[in-house]
Amino acid sequence: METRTATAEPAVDEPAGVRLRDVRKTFSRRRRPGRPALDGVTLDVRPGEFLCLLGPSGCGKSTLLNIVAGFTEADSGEVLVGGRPVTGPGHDRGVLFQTPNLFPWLTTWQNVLYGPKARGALTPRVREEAERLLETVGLADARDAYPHELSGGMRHRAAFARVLVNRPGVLLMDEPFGALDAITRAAMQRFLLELWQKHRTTIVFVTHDVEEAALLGDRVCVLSAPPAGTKDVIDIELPRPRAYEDTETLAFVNAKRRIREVLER
Ligand SMILES: Nc1ncnc2c1ncn2[C@@H]1O[C@H](COP(=O)(O)OP(=O)(O)OP(=O)(O)O)[C@@H](O)[C@H]1O
Repeated sequence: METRTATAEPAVDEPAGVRLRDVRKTFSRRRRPGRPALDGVTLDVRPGEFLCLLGPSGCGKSTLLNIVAGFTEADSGEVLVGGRPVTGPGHDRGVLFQTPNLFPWLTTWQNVLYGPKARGALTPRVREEAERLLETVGLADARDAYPHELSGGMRHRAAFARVLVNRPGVLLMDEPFGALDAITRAAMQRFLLELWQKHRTTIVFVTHDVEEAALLGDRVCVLSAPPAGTKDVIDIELPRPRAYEDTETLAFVNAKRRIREVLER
């Protein structure tokens, strides 16, 4: 079972807000402009907020996340993180994908320290922080293990530590638990909520699962069918802490219904 409790001190700098104004993107196909992927997305993510991005398959959720991450450039519109325009990737934004992108030739400890080392920022303070983070994610005993020696959930937790060591103001997560079995997935959702309750970083979380969005999000931004625009942003007023067991309650079922209504309209 992959459950761990977050115990360490905050590991992120001030949470950053994300401001998107009329963001547009069309990918070209064989040098010809294709169909727009994003058709004017406007959204504000508040500092410290847990925002879920939900929409039909292919509507442009990953494209939007990649634009905020700085991996993809928008054609037009405004993209600000912490008030600064995004001009490329940066360690102020931690990105977690469905497959944890650990280097297979490095141990857990080396993977966690890779970012600070690569940019010449490997100070004693960072090492201490990395130690604390390994405790937080429950991998202190797996410090010298290689990724192939870790379970799926452990790899995800190592990827968390690897990203959090950079003290990102925003965590960008693209269906991170989509490939996990149901039990590990529920454990990772619980782990993520505990981590977020403690560290209060801003999280933008892409999912196509209504239940996951209602369980995790302060708000759920529903994107329209391709090309994506912002269809609606729904407040999820369920009390926290939330747990998977709450998903059967009437309040939770109503929250899911509200999301579904927006998705289907
Ligand atoms: N690098 C790329 N080159 C060309 N087209 C792309 C590229 N990336 C995405 N697209 C297109 O942009 C559209 C949106 O894709 P995107 O992956 O952002 O959607 P999504 O909502 O994340 O989908 P899913 O839920 O299925 O993962 C799709 O039509 C896709 O084919």
